[in-house]
Amino acid sequence: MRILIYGAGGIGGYFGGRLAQAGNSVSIIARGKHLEAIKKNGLEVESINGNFTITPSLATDNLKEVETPELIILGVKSWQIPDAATELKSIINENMMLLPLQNGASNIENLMKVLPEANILGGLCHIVSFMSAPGKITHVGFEPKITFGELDNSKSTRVKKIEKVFTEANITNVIPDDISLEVWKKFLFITTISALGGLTRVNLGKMRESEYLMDLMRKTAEEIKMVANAKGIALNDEHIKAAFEVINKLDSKTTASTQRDIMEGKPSELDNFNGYIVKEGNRLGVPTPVNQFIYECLLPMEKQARMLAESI
Ligand SMILES: NC(=O)C1=CN([C@@H]2O[C@H](COP(=O)(O)OP(=O)(O)OC[C@H]3O[C@@H](n4cnc5c(N)ncnc54)[C@H](OP(=O)(O)O)[C@@H]3O)[C@@H](O)[C@H]2O)C=CC1
Ligand SMILES: CC(C)(CO)C(=O)C(=O)O
Repeated sequence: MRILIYGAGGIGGYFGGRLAQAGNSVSIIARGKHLEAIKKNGLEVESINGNFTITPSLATDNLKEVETPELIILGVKSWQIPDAATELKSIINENMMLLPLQNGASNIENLMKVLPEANILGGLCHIVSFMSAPGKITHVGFEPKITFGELDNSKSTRVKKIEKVFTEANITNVIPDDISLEVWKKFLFITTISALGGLTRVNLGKMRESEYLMDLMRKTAEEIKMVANAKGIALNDEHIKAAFEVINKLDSKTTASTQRDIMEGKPSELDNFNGYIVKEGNRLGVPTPVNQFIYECLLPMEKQARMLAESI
């Protein structure tokens, strides 16, 4: 399959690497030193499942150079989606499939503001990976898995085609009965731990030691469930319980990627996580005081990080 990886960091780089390794024609949109390194030495993937290096069909920062892809996998951060979508508008055609793998519950609606709904699939992924050096992606945790599907949950020919491509690339993948619910389940889990982790600046093990912080997390999750329900998403107490089973089991050294961005003073996904819950709560008349407290405490730092990033 002709695949474009738009944003080849932790997730885009890993899954793009696996898809290229399996013989797909993979083009990569990257930039800066990362792009230079990929052009020079290929994309190196260091993984607990085995290391490998691939040479992409093309690595570029210029979308116009890319041969029309059949599948575009979005590997950018959720707050980078509007810009990516605006750029992709110039190449989209009716046969292209666009698969967002970001954390966040607003990615699909943000894509739909710019691109035709017919091109867009729903998706998410499980993996712990990051760019460890220009041209190099390191995968340190979780069996990498992509969950994806049509927005109407139909088992269409095109999703079956992607399923075959992922399976042949040894990527564990699932087409669920309800993709929106799966996106919200992951969102519930990640939003419950990420920003509070950024605020407390300690790993999950340290947060778990505090009954007060565990209670805050439960309240965060409860508010997310209420907002989801007001939007017609059937998140329920069993999903919260399942999220906390994961939270309780994860290695004590765990920090979420958004938490690390906050702690490193980088622009983060705060707006798309707790910020989105606050915004949607206000719109739908659902109180979200705990998410708002966490969001408002981190917002000044987020604004500072964005100003700094823009000035570089
Ligand atoms: N990393 C992980 O373990 C997991 C992450 N996720 C989610 O996946 C999403 C992506 O995260 P992650 O992979 O960690 O993020 P990264 O920052 O590692 O990767 C994003 C990449 O996209 C690049 N990019 C963004 N815009 C452009 C552009 N216009 N042109 C070229 N390159 C661009 C970035 O470059 P630059 O650095 O120059 O901006 C960066 O290399 C997030 O929503 C995250 O929450 C989900 C599961 C696990
Ligand atoms: C917690 C984790 C690694 C799970 O996939 C994640 O999604 C993130 O750090 O953003």
